[in-house]
Amino acid sequence: MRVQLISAFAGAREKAEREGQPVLAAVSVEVEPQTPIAMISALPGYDAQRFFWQCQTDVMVGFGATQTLTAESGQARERFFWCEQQWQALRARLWVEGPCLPRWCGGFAFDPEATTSELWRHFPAASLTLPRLMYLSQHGQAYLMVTHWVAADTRSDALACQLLNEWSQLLEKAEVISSAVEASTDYALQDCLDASLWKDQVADTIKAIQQGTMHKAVLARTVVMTLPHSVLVAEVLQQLSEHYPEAYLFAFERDGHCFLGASPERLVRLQQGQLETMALAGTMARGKTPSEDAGLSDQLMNSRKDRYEHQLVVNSLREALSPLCRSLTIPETPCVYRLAQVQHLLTPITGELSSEVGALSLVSVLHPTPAVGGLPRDIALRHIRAHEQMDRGWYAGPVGWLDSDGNAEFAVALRSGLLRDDKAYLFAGCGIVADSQPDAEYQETCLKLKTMVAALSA
Ligand SMILES: C=C(O[C@H]1C=CC=C(C(=O)O)[C@@H]1O)C(=O)O
Repeated sequence: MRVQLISAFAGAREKAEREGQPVLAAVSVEVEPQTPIAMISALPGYDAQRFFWQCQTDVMVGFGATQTLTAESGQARERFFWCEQQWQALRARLWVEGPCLPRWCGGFAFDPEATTSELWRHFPAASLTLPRLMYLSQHGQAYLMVTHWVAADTRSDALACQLLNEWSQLLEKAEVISSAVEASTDYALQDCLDASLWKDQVADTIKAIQQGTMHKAVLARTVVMTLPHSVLVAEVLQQLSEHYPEAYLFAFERDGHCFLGASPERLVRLQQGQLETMALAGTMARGKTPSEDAGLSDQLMNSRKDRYEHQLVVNSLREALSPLCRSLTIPETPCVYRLAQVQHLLTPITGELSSEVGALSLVSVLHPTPAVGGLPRDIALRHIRAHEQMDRGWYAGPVGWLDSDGNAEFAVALRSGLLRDDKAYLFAGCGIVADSQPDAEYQETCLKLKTMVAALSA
């Protein structure tokens, strides 16, 4: 491994010499498979940034930040183009060796035009980071990816030793997290906005929809969970991974604040021009017995309100994607997607991108879908800004990764929370349409919040 790194850095140094400027070396090597959640338990606070991502195809655990594509604030669409420009500029300066491509990992705020609060100070409008060390597991193979700026005078052997040293320390300190046997009740939960006031907002939104201002708006709320001790990110991820094996598990830690969750919703997966996305909207509780569960699924499939709420998302995705795709496959009827706490209507969507549309441009076209914003988008966003009384930050924004070839995967950051010491700020929302009922919508957010409450209290 040491020899491979030294030789790769030597190659990068030659390029730096030729070009008269430092190059961004990204070197991957095959390693022994590790327990990813155990790795995140090692070196808390490493270089102020840690990152975790797990989905059905791959797992990534990142430490530190060699380079970040960022936008502090700005217009909703602009920040994606800013990041895309920075990404293009950095591509020209890359030196890639090994079987994997470097990945920028991070996320975007839900709405950079909304008022922001201190709560999200470490999570800007856009931030995609190239980790200094990253463990990547894909199709049963495990890799270490290291990235570093290399100049004409960089000593390849010293750099390789330093990075390998950091990797060994990580492995030494990784601790396998055991599952909790019993859930604790030793916590306090508090609505940030009184339940009756939130329901009033929902009622106002229903009225605005009935008056024809818009078709749908998603309203969210925040609860604060106070625990008897500081929360350990690895323990929460362990719980989420046991109960939501099919979800996107994500964690972004910045200066001790960690945004994490288990989202059921894919925003986009892009692999060599093949696109996969989904419409996910319409929610029902899970039953306590198989027959009650099946009854609730039928109820969901036959609910006019939920089918309409769902169809608005399908229509909007079709409209957004049709001009960009050579082919687009959208099933006529949704299916029911069951999660531990709730079940949703889901329509999987696949397509082939027709032109040179970059992954971030695609994200900018899709986000926010009416599953988290509303319809028409701009009117719904204005309504949310004026009525919601919370700072969504990265909640309901795109989170994921983008590689140097433009392949990418982004989820919508739902079923999530922001951890700060002994407090967890948890978020959930629901789609409001003309037939919605404030009490039922409140109950639906309670069910969605249970994802994180259960993981934190285990
Ligand atoms: C906005 C959320 O869920 C969205 C995704 C699935 C179902 C939803 C619904 O039925 O309202 C929401 O559109 C959330 O979990 O906070």
